[in-house]
Amino acid sequence: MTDSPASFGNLIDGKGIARRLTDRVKAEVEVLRERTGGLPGLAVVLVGNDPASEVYVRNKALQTHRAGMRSFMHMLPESTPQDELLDLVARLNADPQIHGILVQLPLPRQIDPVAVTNAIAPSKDVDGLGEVNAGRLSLGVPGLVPCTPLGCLLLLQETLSVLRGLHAVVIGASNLVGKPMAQLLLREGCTVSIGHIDTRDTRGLAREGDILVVATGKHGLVRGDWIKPGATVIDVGITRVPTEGGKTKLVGDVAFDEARQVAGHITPVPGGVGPMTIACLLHNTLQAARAQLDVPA
Ligand SMILES: Nc1nc(=O)c2c([nH]1)NC[C@@H]1CN(c3ccc(C(=O)N[C@@H](CCC(=O)O)C(=O)O)cc3)C=[N+]21
Repeated sequence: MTDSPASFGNLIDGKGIARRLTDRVKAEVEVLRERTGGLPGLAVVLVGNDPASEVYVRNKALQTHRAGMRSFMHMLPESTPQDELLDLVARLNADPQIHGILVQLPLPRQIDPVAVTNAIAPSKDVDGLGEVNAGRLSLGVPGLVPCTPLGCLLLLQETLSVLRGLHAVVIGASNLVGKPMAQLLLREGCTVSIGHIDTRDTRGLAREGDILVVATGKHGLVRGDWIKPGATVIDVGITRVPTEGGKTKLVGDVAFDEARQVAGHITPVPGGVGPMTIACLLHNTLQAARAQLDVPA
């Protein structure tokens, strides 16, 4: 197997691939502005003050500006009632300056995330988590695709020349990552297996994957001997853990030092899937703006 220019050693350079995607989006935003006079606008809503979420939300605003789009931030207190959040979503749905709406998850316990994601107009659902876009993905018709799995697919396409026919194993069956990831890989012609909390032999299943996507939120779950030699490993997990020096660092769901000895290609954490998630959010916002401004791609 040869290294693509997108990798160094066997590391997949998510940061670099994300930067190139963001640059392409920026160029296309400029074309859209020349043709229509309009700029894509993204609204990000954060309820409560989880410090990690605040970092992501700030990163998203920064990258949105880098791509030449408008960014609208809404920070609501932890105690916000569901009705108030639904009112805000309704105003954002009706606002012609806003083409994409993202409500950061998880939400405080008094708010039903399903009610909120389904309240977002499907044309503005840049997270792709509402029933309409999830249904479109499962039927294989065009729609807005969740950012993290879309980013993972782009990393796989940069790394492997052919996905068709490969056995892809997805560990984790969440609505946010695992299920849409499996749909995308199926659409690409992979044979797809999904491991989840009740799977009997997750290690044995993982070892069958030519492609292994891990999205469980359990840091260090996947050890070196869970990986088929030469497999392409995409680590979606991102957990902040304390170091011996009394600081903290980010780690994935894959025991990286072991896994990189066995894998053909592997994403690092940080610098792998995370930056791609944000780049895909910008990509989705551009798609949504084009559709709403009636400009074909
Ligand atoms: N509705 C919704 N949609 C989401 O897409 C969503 C969400 N809620 N809730 C939280 C998770 C988490 N998430 C990340 C995005 C970027 C990085 C990212 O850029 N990570 C950098 C490092 C960032 C750092 O240093 O803290 C990296 O991996 O290199 C991480 C995590 C999106 N999420």
